[in-house]
Amino acid sequence: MKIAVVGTGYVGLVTGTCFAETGNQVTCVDINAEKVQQMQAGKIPIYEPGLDDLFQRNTQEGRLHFTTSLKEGIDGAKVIFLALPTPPGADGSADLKYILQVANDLGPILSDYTVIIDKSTVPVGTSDKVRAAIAKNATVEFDVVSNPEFLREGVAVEDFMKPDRVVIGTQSDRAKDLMSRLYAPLVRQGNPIIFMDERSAELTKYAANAFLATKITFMNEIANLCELVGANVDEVRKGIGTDSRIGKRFLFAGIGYGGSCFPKDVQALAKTSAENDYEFKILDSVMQVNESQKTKLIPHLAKHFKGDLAGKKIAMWGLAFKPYTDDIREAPSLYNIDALLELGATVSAYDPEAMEHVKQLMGDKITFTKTPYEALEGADALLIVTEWPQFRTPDFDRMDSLLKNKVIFDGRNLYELNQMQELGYTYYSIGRQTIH
Ligand SMILES: NC(=O)c1ccc[n+]([C@@H]2O[C@H](COP(=O)([O-])OP(=O)(O)OC[C@H]3O[C@@H](n4cnc5c(N)ncnc54)[C@H](O)[C@@H]3O)[C@@H](O)[C@H]2O)c1
Ligand SMILES: O=c1ccn([C@@H]2O[C@H](COP(=O)(O)OP(=O)(O)O[C@H]3O[C@H](CO)[C@@H](O)[C@H](O)[C@H]3O)[C@@H](O)[C@H]2O)c(=O)[nH]1
Repeated sequence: MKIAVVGTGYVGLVTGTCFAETGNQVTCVDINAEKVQQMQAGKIPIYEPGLDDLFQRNTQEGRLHFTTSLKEGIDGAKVIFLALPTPPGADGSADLKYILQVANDLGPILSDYTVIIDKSTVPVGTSDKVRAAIAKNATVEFDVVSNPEFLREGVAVEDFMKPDRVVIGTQSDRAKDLMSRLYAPLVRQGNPIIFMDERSAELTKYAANAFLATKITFMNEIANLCELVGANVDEVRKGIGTDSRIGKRFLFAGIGYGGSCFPKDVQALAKTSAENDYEFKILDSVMQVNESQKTKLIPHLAKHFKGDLAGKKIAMWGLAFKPYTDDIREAPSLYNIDALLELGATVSAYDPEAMEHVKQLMGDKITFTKTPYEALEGADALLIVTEWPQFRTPDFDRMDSLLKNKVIFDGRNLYELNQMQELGYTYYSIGRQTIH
């Protein structure tokens, strides 16, 4: 099938590449000329494990193409995916300007029946707006389908190629048939395609993200309580996660959720609720708790250094909002850096993938090192923000020789308490007792 994908961020690039891998002819369209040139030259603009191999194979075998021209990109396409940004507007609602602009542009250039698919995360009612924008100038029949994307950064290829489910919102049999054929190779494991109406599909995406953000936030609050009552959140997690009604995943307490999706989607769902005169109280709490959770370790740091962080050098391990990505959107690291600099500390940071992005954002406000150990040289303490696997089993002897003080503030609970006790560290973590 001939497919167009408009927007080549995480979602667009993964969608385009994976559908090329399943044998389709895909053209990706982006207004960013530099990015398109880079992709035409065989360079992938994002770090995503496993994607580069697929990208290279499919470009070299002639199934994956790139252009800045919408008209050229959609030529002959039976389906057009819109994988465009929906950033928060000034009032917290999702800004639809990118989607509606492309919908307006599509109307006059559609030349045959086409299915236009909202792959972006969009508020309830967007498919109607997209339909109306296209219909203003369209001369052919078309359908607009809501097909939200559930991939996680870092495991995006696996999530896309073997989805738990595919949600498709449409009431058109013609569109259903095309979508079923397109997704057939990806749902062979027996995972379902779930058809529903457009509005339910749009809301399903927000409900999934808000539920997961709530699950994490609930555990963060349990962790905060654990610290006060002398319990251990990791034990509590195992204790409840083994109940299949609760499930083991997304129960890890830490220094808050970040990324390009949870923060903006929880906010947008709260906004949708408010616009419909419904006060979604849980969401307000989730946002509030997450806000303070992100810098939860800073007061411990300040207290440890007797209220005076001025001139203290803090080593930071991890900048990306989570491992296996270079994405720093809404990353807790950024909030911690701001808080530390505000208190007069200096920061030397290491991250295997995300340093370049933080450098672009912060310039020389902090220093970046080539290895995690270099960041520790002469540091007064280590703050762990992202759980990259290489931080899990470090060379503690080497760390001892580099750190000025044996103090670790661990926002991701990487180490066992008894291990830290034996090694003689002062060790602060999340939802567990502090080791002195
Ligand atoms: N990042 C994720 O993990 C993820 C997962 C599921 C859903 N989503 C949702 O998918 C959507 C896209 O997210 P993303 O992270 O891929 O976005 P992104 O910001 O990384 O990329 C968007 C791309 O669209 C391009 N673009 C903007 N206007 C354009 C236009 N008029 N024509 C062509 N291209 C244009 C930009 O240049 C950019 O390359 C959002 O709604 C997001 O909430 C994201
Ligand atoms: O037990 C957990 C699990 C995650 N997180 C944090 O939650 C955030 C989000 O993590 P994750 O969901 O793995 O990453 P994303 O790539 O942002 O993926 C989410 O957002 C995407 C965009 O909407 C959706 O497609 C995915 O299904 C949804 O998981 C990160 O800051 C994690 O550190 C925790 O603190 N504890």
